[in-house]
Amino acid sequence: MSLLEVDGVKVHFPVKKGILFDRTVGHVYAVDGVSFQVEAGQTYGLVGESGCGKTTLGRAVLRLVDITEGSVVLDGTDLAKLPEEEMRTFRRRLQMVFQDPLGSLNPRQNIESILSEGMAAHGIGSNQDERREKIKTILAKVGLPANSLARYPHEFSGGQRQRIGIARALVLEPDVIICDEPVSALDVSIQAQVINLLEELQESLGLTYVVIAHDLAVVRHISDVIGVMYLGALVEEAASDKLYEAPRHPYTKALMSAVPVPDPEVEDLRARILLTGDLPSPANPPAGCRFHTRCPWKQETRCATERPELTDDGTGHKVACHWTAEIEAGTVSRTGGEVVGAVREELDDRLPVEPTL
Ligand SMILES: Nc1ncnc2c1ncn2[C@@H]1O[C@H](COP(=O)(O)OP(=O)(O)OP(=O)(O)O)[C@@H](O)[C@H]1O
Repeated sequence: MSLLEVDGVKVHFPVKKGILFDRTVGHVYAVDGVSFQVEAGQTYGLVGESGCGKTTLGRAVLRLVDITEGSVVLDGTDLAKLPEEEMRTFRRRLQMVFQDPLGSLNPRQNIESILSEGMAAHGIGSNQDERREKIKTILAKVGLPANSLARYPHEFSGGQRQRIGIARALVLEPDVIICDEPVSALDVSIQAQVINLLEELQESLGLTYVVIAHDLAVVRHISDVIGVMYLGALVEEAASDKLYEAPRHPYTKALMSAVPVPDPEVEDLRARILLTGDLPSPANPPAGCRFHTRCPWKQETRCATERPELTDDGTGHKVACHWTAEIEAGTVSRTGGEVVGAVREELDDRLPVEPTL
């Protein structure tokens, strides 16, 4: 049994209309049947474009949004079914680190007050002196000076504020931390420091992470397994290195090719070739394969009507696509339609993966 098991989770938000907002006229299918497992001490990376449902899925794991269907099992207990009273204990074991450290820290509270609030609520430390001592230890672990206690969030840099956000999670002694875009608000030079810190803390404290990001490059190093999400569902899942070196789903290949290279011309071409069209609305997702409206491999009838399952190739590499296996086996060939030969050659030279469009 894995420490965290997410099984068939759906989060559908009702769309309300009418003067009293009492009429449900549809649903936003933000998360629509997601399953994954995270082993104790490991990191699961969740990647996808903005709006694909990553944050909602993270919030569903913490039960901060209602789960429409499915289960979230932490250490053998199904959180989706737990009465609110009992959920309190589990809330401490599951913590979240947010994207925007400033927005998630109360500007009027000093660091001691911010960090001790949750501790007091969960009965950690019998008095403030005890809590202060523990906070000092944690501050040292996240690389902040002890004199930070009496200071306020605005007195710190972005990277330091993210360290405070991490410390706020750590003082509660969690088992699992969900890091939602933990570095995307930070300068590139600071991003690596925060990722390294998360890795060090994982090693020394035995933490388990779910790291949510729109950028595959950010989660590549820290993750053991990566799941790629598109419009509320996983389209591919594999060990981090495998996914990065040999992505199988056309959407993952497109995400990979969006990893920046210092040539604006190539980047522009990639964007146009590999991901055409906008992300459809999760309130009105396409029938069949949700990616078919933007997919260079699509075949109208099957892809537009039949939803592909996330299928294991026998090595733990899972992909949800009707054609990947056939294309890889050479029994089906697909051309990219808009892919111009010359551009492909250029991309082949520069991409870390060969686009087999
Ligand atoms: N409370 C809500 N009510 C209705 N729709 C919602 C609610 N929360 C999120 N959504 C919608 O669900 C979809 C998924 O949103 P979500 O924030 O989970 O995506 P995301 O991948 O995390 O994107 P981002 O990186 O921009 O946060 C979006 O279309 C969003 O507008």
